[in-house]
Amino acid sequence: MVKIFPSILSADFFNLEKELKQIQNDADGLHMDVMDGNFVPNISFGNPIIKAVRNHMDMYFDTHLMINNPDLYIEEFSKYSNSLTVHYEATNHLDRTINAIKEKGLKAGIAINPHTSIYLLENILNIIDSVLIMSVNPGFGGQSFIDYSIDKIKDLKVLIEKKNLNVSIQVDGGVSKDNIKELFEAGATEFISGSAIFKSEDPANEIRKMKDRVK
Ligand SMILES: O=C(CO)[C@@H](O)[C@H](O)COP(=O)(O)O
Ligand SMILES: [Co+2]
Repeated sequence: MVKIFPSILSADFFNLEKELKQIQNDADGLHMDVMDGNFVPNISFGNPIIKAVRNHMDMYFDTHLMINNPDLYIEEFSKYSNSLTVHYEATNHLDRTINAIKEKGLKAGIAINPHTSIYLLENILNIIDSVLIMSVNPGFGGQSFIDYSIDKIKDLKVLIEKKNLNVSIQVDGGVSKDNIKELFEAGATEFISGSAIFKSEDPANEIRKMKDRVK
């Protein structure tokens, strides 16, 4: 089943309530981009925003931690999210990080930067719930999709099937109705999209159009 997770990074923060209420019936969850100005060259928002949204929106929350040393913050971020996605490149002890997320009862996802090989995840695929293929260099919304990400999705799907695992393939960055079909055919089933949804005239309809393309 295909899922669409709008990234709130591209929403109008002054009108966040209106922005999120208009997509809540069509989106399958919300994607929260947390950036620390260290792992990535940008600072976004932290747990107070996620908490505030959580108090008013009954949706699935996937928090994408673009922060160094995520282990230090798992306890805090686990309070208001359903899944935490940490970067392979941001921690030296990924197995420990994954276990810490799962001990909190959350789903655990690993994100990899465009240059990072999917094969580096080979030994931990059986203990995670999802792999997030970054199809832009993390740090900003509204960037162009990096084409070689499609081959990474295909290779990852082969690897997951070879191991007979139930790991979702997510893709994040430059995703829109124009490329979703190709990404789906490559093997992704969970799509994170920010600017294509929130910068459109009718965000809910944009999500429906994306889903129509992969029916
Ligand atoms: O994690 C990130 C960027 O670092 C993403 O989640 C973006 O927020 C997606 O935005 P678009 O590329 O769809 O505009
Ligand atoms: Co993201």
